[in-house]
Parts: sequence; structure tokens; C-alpha cells
Amino acid sequence: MWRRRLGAFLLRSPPSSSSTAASSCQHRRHHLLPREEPPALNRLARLFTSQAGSDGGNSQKPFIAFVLGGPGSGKGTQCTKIALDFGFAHLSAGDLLRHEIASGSEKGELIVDIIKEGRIVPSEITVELIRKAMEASNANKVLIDGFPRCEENRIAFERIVGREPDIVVFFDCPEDEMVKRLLGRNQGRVDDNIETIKKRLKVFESLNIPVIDYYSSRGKINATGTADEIFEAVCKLFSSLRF
Ligand SMILES: Nc1ncnc2c1ncn2[C@@H]1O[C@H](COP(=O)(O)OP(=O)(O)OP(=O)(O)O)[C@@H](O)[C@H]1O
Ligand SMILES: O=c1ccn([C@@H]2O[C@H](COP(=O)(O)O)[C@@H](O)[C@H]2O)c(=O)[nH]1
Ligand SMILES: [Mg+2]
Repeated sequence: MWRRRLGAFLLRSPPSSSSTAASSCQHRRHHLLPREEPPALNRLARLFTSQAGSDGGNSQKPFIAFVLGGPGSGKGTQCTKIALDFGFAHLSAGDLLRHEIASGSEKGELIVDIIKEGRIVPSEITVELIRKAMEASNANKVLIDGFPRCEENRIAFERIVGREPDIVVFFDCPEDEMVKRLLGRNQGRVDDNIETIKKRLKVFESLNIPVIDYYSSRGKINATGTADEIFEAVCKLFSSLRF
């Protein structure tokens, strides 16, 4: 069912037939096309010379991809691959929050309690961390992994960053598979236990889904199968985009 199994949604119009999706991941870089017409050659040149999405002084607005999906759906795993193969900067909202915890700040103490409970950190905190990370990355293509988590997050991002995403990707994964993956993650995360996972799944249903509904338009990525199989579908999607 749609509300159970999430998909990938393009907010931007698909490219014209002249920029068709690559049939395999191997040649996808050759399918990246510029978004705007007049500075097209300059921008194309930057794409081919950029490192991790940075254009070494980008004053233009970056291409923003929100990457959403349930807990354990594989957002982080796929973002790592996208970043490597498509030259995006990967900003994980969860990682930014965990970094704040590790810094020993007062805010970090509040955040760790919220994460243990599987709840959502106040929007101002998360958006400010994302905004600073975007600025620091100086990237022209940014993956924002695991955000927005609720309508309030979405609205706060628009207000503070002043942007809407260019694309929203949803990873579609059944609950039992997500639970299995989280329980096997073994990275010492405070929320990888069955009690917190159950709470996260409830929050996912009640708060994440309305955001997903807000963005829903067409397309989805089936997040079952191996990470490589899923990435093949991701490649098709990203190869069809104009960055
Ligand atoms: N397709 C897959 N098949 C099996 N295991 C996977 C797959 N993709 C990712 N995993 C594993 O599942 C676990 C969760 O994946 P990942 O951390 O990418 O999910 P996530 O969506 O970022 O989760 P969270 O929302 O908790 O951050 C990791 O241990 C990862 O190695
Ligand atoms: O935008 C966000 C992102 C995350 N959180 C909190 O962090 C945990 C873990 O996040 P992951 O993205 O899955 O690593 C999440 O359960 C929330 O408690 C948040 O509040 N806002
Ligand atoms: Mg993650």
C-alpha cells in the first residue's frame, strides 16, 4: 500500500528525450545536463571538474535532494553510493545531530534524549545544523538524508533556508525488513534497540508520512533486495535528472 511502501518522487519536470536515463550506472556521468540554459557551458564544466559536489566557490543555489524513507530503509547506504557516483555532498540530518551530541554541547544533551525516544528534534536545531553544513560544503549538489521528518521540519527549512528541494527520493521498504536491518546494524547507535525502533516506526507513520504525502507525485524506489540492486534503480532515477 502507498502509505506503507514509500517511493521516489520527482518534483522537477523530467528531462526532454535528449537526456534519457542511462541503462547502467557505468556511463551515468555523461548524462548529467545543466539545469539552466544561458550559463549552461560554465555549469557543465563545473559538473565535470567538481569534487564531492563542491565547485570551489559556488555562488549559485545548489541542487537539493531530500532523501526520505523509514528507519532502516537504507537511506544512508544509498546516499553514500549516490555521493560517490554522482558527486553529491551527503548531509545526514541524523549524523549532524549525533555530531552535536558528541560535541558535548547543552543542545547535544537535549538531542540524545530525543533520539533515544525516537522523537523528532526541534526544527530550528536541525535546520540550523543543515544550513551550516550546506554552507560549509559549498556544494552545488546536496543530498539531505533523513530530513524533513515532519511538516514542521519542512516548513522551517523553507523559511530558514529559503528553498524547496529539487527532488525528493523515498525509499520503499516493508516494516519487517527495516526492523531486521536496524537490529543487525551493530554501529553502537543508541536507537538501535527494539523499544526505540517501535517508537520510531510510530513516528514514521504519524509524522513522516504526511510529509511524504505532501511531496507525492510519481515514481518510487523499491528498497528491498541487495544494496546494489537498489542502487541500480537509484542510478536510473539520478541519471534522468538535470542537475
Ligand atoms: N539493501 C539492503 N539489504 C540489507 N541490508 C541493508 C541494505 N541496505 C542497507 N542495509 C543495512 O541496513 C542497516 C540500515 O541501513 P541504513 O543505515 O542505510 O538505513 P537508514 O535508512 O539510513 O536508517 P536510519 O534511518 O536509522 O538512519 C545498515 O546496517 C545497512 O548496512
Ligand atoms: O531531521 C531529523 C533527523 C533525525 N532526527 C532524530 O535522529 C534520529 C536518527 O536519525 P537518522 O536519520 O535515522 O539517523 C531520528 O530517529 C530522530 O530522533 C530528527 O529528530 N530530525
Ligand atoms: Mg541513516
